[in-house]
Amino acid sequence: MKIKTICCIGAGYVGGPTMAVIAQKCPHIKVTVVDVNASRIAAWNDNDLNNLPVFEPGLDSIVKEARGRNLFFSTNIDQAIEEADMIFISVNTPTKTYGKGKGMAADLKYIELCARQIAKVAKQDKIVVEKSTLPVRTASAIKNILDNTGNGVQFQILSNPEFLAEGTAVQDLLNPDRVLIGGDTTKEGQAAIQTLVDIYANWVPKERILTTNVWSSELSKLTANAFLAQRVSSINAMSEICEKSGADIDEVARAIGMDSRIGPKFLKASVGFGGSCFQKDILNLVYIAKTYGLNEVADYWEQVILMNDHQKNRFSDNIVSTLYNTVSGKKIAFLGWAFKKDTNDTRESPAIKVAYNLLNEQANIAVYDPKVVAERMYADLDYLNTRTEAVNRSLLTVDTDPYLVTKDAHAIAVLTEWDEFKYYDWQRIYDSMHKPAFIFDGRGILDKKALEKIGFVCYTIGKGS
Ligand SMILES: NC(=O)c1ccc[n+]([C@@H]2O[C@H](COP(=O)([O-])OP(=O)(O)OC[C@H]3O[C@@H](n4cnc5c(N)ncnc54)[C@H](O)[C@@H]3O)[C@@H](O)[C@H]2O)c1
Ligand SMILES: O=c1ccn([C@@H]2O[C@H](COP(=O)(O)OP(=O)(O)O[C@H]3O[C@H](CO)[C@@H](O)[C@H](O)[C@H]3O)[C@@H](O)[C@H]2O)c(=O)[nH]1
Repeated sequence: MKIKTICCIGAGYVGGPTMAVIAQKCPHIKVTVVDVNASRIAAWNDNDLNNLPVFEPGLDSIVKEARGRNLFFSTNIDQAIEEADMIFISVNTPTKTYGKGKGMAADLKYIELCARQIAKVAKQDKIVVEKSTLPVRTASAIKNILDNTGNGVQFQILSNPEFLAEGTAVQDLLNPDRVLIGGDTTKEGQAAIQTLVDIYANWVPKERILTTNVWSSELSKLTANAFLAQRVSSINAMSEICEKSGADIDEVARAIGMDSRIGPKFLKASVGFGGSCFQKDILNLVYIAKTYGLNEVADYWEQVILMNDHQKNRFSDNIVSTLYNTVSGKKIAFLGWAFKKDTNDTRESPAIKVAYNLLNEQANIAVYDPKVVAERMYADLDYLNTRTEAVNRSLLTVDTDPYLVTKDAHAIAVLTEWDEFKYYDWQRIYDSMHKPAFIFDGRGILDKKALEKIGFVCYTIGKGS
C-alpha cells in the first residue's frame, strides 16, 4: 500500500515535530496534525514562527518549509481521520491520578478516546500507529475497540515508539539511532509494517529501521527509558559518595565512560532527571511488573525514582543547611526552570520540586529562564495545590533579566544547564549579591575555580569542598 494521506492525533511535543519532519521528507504525502486543543493548533498555524507551541532548535525552518504545502494543523479531527490512509496516535499518556493504579499506571483514557473516534469515523481500511508510549499489550485493546465497530473496516495496528529527546528533537528525528516498528506477524501485519518502513526509508538508512512483533516494540520503549534514567540515578548516587569522599564526579564519569562497555553518554550528574517521560514510564513499568506479580523486578526499577527524589531533596536541603539553617525571607535566585536546556518544557522539572521545598522554608524565589514564560512557572506551582495562586505569585517572582534576578540574592541555584549561564559577567553578579554569596550548581556547568576566585562560595553536585 502506498500512503498518500497521514493524520496524527495529538499536536504536542511529539506529534508536532515528528509530523513536521515526515512532511518535510515526504512531500508526496499530505500530513494533517489534529488536536482538541484549539489554542495549540492556532499556535502551530501562527505566522510568527516564534509562537510555535513547542520550542526546538531547527523546528521553525522545517515548519516554514512544509506548512501549507503538505503539512497542516487542524481541529477538524473527524475529517482528518476520514481522509487518512494511516493514523498516528500521539496523545498524552500521563500517570493516572485516580482509581486503580493511581500514581503509577499510565492513564489510557485519551488513547481509548482516539480509538473510539477512529472506529466511529473510518469508512475505509486504515493503518493505526501507536506513537504514544504505551504499556505492553495496549495494541490488543486498541484493536479490540476498532474491530468491534461492525462496519467492516479493516485496521492494522502498529507500534512505532518515539525516541526523540527534547531539545534535540529535530536532530534525533532527522538522524535517529534507530526507528522501531512492531506489527502483527500475519501477512497483513507484515504488509502494514512494510508500508511504514517505506515512509521512514525516505530519509533513514534501511539498516536503522528495526522491525519486531508489537509487544517487543511496546516494551522496548519503556525499557529504553528505564535504562537511560537508571544511568542518571546511578551517576547521581555516585555524586553523593564523591561529595563525601573528595572524588570528583566528572573525573569518575570520564574514567568509567572510556570503558567501551559503559560508554560516555548520559553520565552527567545533576540535581535530578525531569521531563515528561522518565518518571512516568518507569512508574508504568513498575506497575506492569506488579500486575504480573514480579515484586522484586518492580522494586528494582522503583529505586531509580527513589534515588531521583532523594537527589532533588538533598539539593534543597543543602541550600537550607548551608545558609545557616534558614532561608526564611531570603532571596534565592533560580537560573533555569526547564527540565533541560534548549526546551520550554517544564514537566517534572527538578526546579519545581526544589522550589516547593524552599517555599516550604519560606524562601523568596526569583527565577530566570530563557525560554519558560512566567505563567508556565506559576501553573507548575499552582498544580501542586499547596498555596493559593496569589501567594505563589508573591513568593516567586520571574524576570527576563538574569542580572535583576540575581541582584540582592543570598544564593543562586542553577537548575537547568542553559549554555548562556556559563558566559555571564559573574563579577557583576557577585557585586550585586548579599555576602557571603553562595552558588549551588545543580548541573555542574559553571567554572567553580573562577567563581571561587571572585569570592563566591560554591557547591557543585558531585564535587567535595
Ligand atoms: N515529550 C517527549 O519528548 C516524548 C518523547 C517520546 C515519546 N513521548 C510520548 O508521546 C506521547 C505524547 O507526548 P507529548 O509530550 O507529545 O504530549 P503532549 O501533552 O505535548 O501532547 C499531546 C496532545 O494530545 C492532545 N490530545 C489528547 N487527547 C486527544 C484526543 N482525544 N484528540 C485529539 N487530541 C488529543 C492534547 O490536547 C495534547 O496537545 C506520550 O505518550 C509520551 O509518553 C513523548
Ligand atoms: O547525563 C544526563 C542526561 C540527562 N539528564 C537529565 O535527564 C532528564 C531527561 O533528559 P533527556 O533524556 O535528554 O530528555 P527527554 O526529552 O526526557 O528524553 C527522554 O525521554 C524521551 C521520552 O520518552 C525519550 O524519547 C528519549 O529517548 C529520552 O532520552 C533531563 O532532566 C536531563 O537533564 C541528566 O541529569 N544527566
